[in-house]
Amino acid sequence: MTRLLIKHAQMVEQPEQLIDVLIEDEQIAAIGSSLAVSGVEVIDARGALIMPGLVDVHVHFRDPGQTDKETITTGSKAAARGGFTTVLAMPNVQPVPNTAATLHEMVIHNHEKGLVHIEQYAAVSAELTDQSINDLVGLAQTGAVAFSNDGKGVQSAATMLAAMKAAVKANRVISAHLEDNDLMGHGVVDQSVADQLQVAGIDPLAETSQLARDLVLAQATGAHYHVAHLSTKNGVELVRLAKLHGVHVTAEVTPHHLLLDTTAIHTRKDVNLKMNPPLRTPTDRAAVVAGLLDGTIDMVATDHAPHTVADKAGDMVSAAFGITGLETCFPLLYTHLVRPGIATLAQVQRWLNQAPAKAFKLSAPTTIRVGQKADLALFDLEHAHTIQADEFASKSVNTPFIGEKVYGMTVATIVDGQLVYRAD
Ligand SMILES: NC(=O)N[C@@H](CC(=O)O)C(=O)O
Ligand SMILES: [Zn+2]
Ligand SMILES: [Zn+2]
Repeated sequence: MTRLLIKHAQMVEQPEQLIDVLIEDEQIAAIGSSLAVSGVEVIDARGALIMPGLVDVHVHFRDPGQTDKETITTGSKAAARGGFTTVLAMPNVQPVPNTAATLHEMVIHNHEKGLVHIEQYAAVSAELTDQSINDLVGLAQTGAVAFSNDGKGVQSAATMLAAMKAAVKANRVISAHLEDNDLMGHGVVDQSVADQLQVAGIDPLAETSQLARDLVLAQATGAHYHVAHLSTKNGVELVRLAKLHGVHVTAEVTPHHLLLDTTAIHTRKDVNLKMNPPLRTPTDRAAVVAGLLDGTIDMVATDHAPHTVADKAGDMVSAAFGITGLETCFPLLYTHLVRPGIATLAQVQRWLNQAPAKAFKLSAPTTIRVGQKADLALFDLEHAHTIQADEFASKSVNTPFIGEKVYGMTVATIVDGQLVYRAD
């Protein structure tokens, strides 16, 4: 039997009391104020916060196809280092999981190589761009956790309508990357700063026009529609209205859209501020923060999008879209939302654990109780840490947060009772 004893941790619900947690095999065997167990590996948490392992419904692990950017091994190490014990991997890989056979191989590979639980999205339509949809019921039976064409918006209303009907039959969430190609054009930053930077802009209508379309389709079909990386004020208002009307919609926002806006972009060369959707205006940023706080936006997802140094080289026009996020997510939210008193730890636990687990019907534990599967993460809330390029477990370091001083770094991460990450 593997046994692990965590000493002196604080729980979100009872911060004033330090507790011990004994893990036997895959489960929490005991919780107490001073458990004495001999002959076990002990982790002295020294007052660190203990939480059910975090859940991220939006990561890109690039495996198979672009393993110079990330692999299942390095991506899941990054997840573990960020305190994430369950992640949902997007299907913009090569080959795209369009068929049961391709998906099956990925599911097996994720399970064999993953240090954390990796659930796999299958593509809505072939190659993420086709106008006819895949066999979603068959893909669900093969293990697709949900469906998305992330990286590409579904351009045709007819395709999205058919996809939602099929997602209802498959009993799975459909997650949308909202981007109208014609309105997006060759844009690389939000429309509002395009002229100043002398580059093409992305109209926020590229997001909201497709969102409005999809919300009426979701209402008509009863599908569970999930909004990936919501970034605009009008988008938040559309989701709020749809929820009022009983549409089955959930939404995620990324840490970068919560914490950064167009005022951060100073030059065409700020390539780690280039992502999809782009950083929006301060008004939009305030709206996504408010939307998260009032429950319109259900959860935070990182959209961890690793790219090689070469792919991120050049300027705002030539660099690839996307930034990494797994290893900086919890510290950024803790430092910028919890410490200043904007949000509570209980809310962060809801956004990074309970809400995603519930929306995607995952088996990830959402409380810390005896008899429960031991997927846990410990965070140091006391000590400041400066984020450095050479400390990442991910293969890629394309993040604008290098050099930032944060609190809340992961102390240890446990998956199925096994220690998968421990800070040195
Ligand atoms: N977010 C990004 O800018 N890039 C993502 C794709 C996506 O999430 O749309 C990627 O796969 O690199
Ligand atoms: Zn996307
Ligand atoms: Zn994405």
